[in-house]
Amino acid sequence: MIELNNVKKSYGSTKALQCVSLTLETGKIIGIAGENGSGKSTLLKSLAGVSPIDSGSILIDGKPVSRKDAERIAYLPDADMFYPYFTVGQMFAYYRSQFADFNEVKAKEVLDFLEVPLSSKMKTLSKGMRGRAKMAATLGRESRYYLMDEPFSGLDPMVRGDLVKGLLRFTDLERQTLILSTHEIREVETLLDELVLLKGGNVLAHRQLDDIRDETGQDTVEWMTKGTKAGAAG
Ligand SMILES: Nc1ncnc2c1ncn2[C@@H]1O[C@H](COP(=O)(O)OP(=O)(O)OP(=O)(O)O)[C@@H](O)[C@H]1O
Repeated sequence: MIELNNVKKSYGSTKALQCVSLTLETGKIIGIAGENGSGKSTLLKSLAGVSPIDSGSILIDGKPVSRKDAERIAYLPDADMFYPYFTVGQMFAYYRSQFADFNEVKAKEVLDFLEVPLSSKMKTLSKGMRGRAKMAATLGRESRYYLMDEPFSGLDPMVRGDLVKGLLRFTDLERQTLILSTHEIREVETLLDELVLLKGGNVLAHRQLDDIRDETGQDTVEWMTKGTKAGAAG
């Protein structure tokens, strides 16, 4: 379980997270949505322990998050963080050297499923193929938590569809939790159990997808759009 209590994080005078309190249960697929600049990436970086918070607390399975948590949380950043001249195989070797939980057999299985050759160089891959390779590396880790920042960004709907299938096939929700930020809510709403909607560094709403449909009679995108405009999603 992930628990955030009164989490604040600023960059200079910009308040990226104003006062965030959230409880995220394990075994769920959770979407983080919100307008540009609403704090999605900052929230994921804080959860992954790669960006320290200013105040408040983040507990993962009861333990405060720190930089060391890169070892227990599989974080897929928005930006490319690989040497461009690496092949996919070399990227996997790098993962193996960095993360004790990296299961290369599983990573290769995901790569095969997503139809990316192991010998291809990262810099020569298209954005979509690079996105698949990065996802294979992330899902290759046997972590309890996968945090993915905009894994579908800039990809065409066919590629998005393949990645969604990969996520479902290679995440074991008996023991793992998947948290992903996205602008492409329509493509992933069938995948999500819960949605956290951010605005201006605050949590505007945190709802089960089923409740949104049943209680409001709206689809998720409609609910989000109205909620963001009104400042409080109902
Ligand atoms: N390293 C940084 N230095 C200064 N300001 C930053 C930095 N990172 C983020 N910010 C600011 O913090 C706020 C939240 O940014 P963040 O990237 O978390 O939002 P986001 O919801 O992920 O946005 P997007 O959808 O555009 O990716 C924004 O105002 C952004 O400009």
